Amino acid sequence: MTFTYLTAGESHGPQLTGIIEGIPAGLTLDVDQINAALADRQRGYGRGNRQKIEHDQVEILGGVRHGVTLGSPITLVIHNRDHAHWSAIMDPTAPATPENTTRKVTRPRPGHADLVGGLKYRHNDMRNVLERSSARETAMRVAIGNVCEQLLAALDIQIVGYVRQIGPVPAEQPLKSVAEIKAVTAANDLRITDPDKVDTIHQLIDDTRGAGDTLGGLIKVIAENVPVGLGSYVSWDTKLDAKIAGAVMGINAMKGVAIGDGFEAATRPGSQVMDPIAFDQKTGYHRLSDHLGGFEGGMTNGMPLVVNAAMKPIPTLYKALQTVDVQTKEVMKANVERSDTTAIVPAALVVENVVAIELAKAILEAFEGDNLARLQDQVKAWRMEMNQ
Ligand SMILES: Cc1cc2nc3c(=O)[nH]c(=O)nc-3n(C[C@H](O)[C@H](O)[C@H](O)COP(=O)(O)O)c2cc1C
Ligand SMILES: C=C(O[C@@H]1CC(C(=O)O)=C[C@@H](OP(=O)(O)O)[C@H]1O)C(=O)O
Repeated sequence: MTFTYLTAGESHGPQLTGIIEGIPAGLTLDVDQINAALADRQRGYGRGNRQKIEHDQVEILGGVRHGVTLGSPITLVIHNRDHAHWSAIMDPTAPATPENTTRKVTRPRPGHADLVGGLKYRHNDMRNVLERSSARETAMRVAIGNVCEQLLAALDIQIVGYVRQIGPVPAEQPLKSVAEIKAVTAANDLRITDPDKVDTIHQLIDDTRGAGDTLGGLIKVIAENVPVGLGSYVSWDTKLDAKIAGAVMGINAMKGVAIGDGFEAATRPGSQVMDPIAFDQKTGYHRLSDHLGGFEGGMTNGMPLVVNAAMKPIPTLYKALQTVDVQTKEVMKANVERSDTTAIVPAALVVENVVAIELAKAILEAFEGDNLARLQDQVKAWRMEMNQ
């Protein structure tokens, strides 16, 4: 069974819906863990007031019985509490009237999907674009990603995402293990590994908000104990690093993805970039460093996967930039919707979850995945073979 997933739903519509196909039967799903991830996505300094309205909770409506997956498609729902304030404007079936189209958007925000989305789909009200282009949808990707993280955990694979830099301020301490990073980043509201930078960054975010401006930043995801040999070198579209890069770029506001030392590796000689190979009777092959972020030839090499992402600043500016009104073609200030000053903190979790989805997918492509116990046996046997 091929692993696939789909999400649907508008930001201020009634709900987000997700369907996942291909999760093995026999996985005990911890709903509290999904909800904890959803709560985690809502936290973070610099977010707007929408997060005070939402208390994201997942409802599982298919594919799971008595807490255990059935092997059939899994249906997930997250209700938008804010819909209560938008029920007429976002009514899926009531015909449009002057009363329920009052929040029409005609002044596209530079950097958001408004203008091109409106032109492409012939929407003269760009609310029809922003409702779906909104990163509200990433709540469902986190729910789906958490199901995948629970599958990965059943295969002893751990993953974490954190913030390396916010705007111009780096905030990274070199911590090695996923467990260590989780402990340090959970203890601050910026998901950073250098807690000494918290006050400086809070100030930066406050000042930026005060100036009507926004911030982006850098994110890193690390996955540990990933089996050797996921993905393949044989064709361009079988390379797992490429699939991960594509999935990360598919997250709202991402402008760059790099594996391991990434762009920086291009500046050093090969001797400082390639990871020397060693062998140990007990644990098999390993590398003496991890500059290449766990990938060679598009395949995992058993070292921790390291995926970096660059997020642009939030496009909606309270001090709005110039735009053109699509009705009058007059130069105006762009539309201002309620907005985050920075969303780098939730975005780190979104990137983590999207990488988890791609890893789960790669495993389910490599092994027969109808049943979890059988999958676990195959992965165990595979790991032994790769270590010989
Ligand atoms: C978690 C998260 C929250 C976001 N919040 C906002 C926001 O409040 N306002 C905004 O204009 N953009 C926000 N964005 C970014 C936009 O969704 C994104 O820039 C837009 O969809 C255009 O897509 P692109 O930046 O990938 O080109 C957010 C992105 C993420 C990942
Ligand atoms: C709703 C979420 O993020 C939203 C993403 C977003 C955008 O344009 O991407 C714009 C804002 O929407 P609103 O105007 O409703 O506040 C954010 O709050 C969320 O992350 O749950």
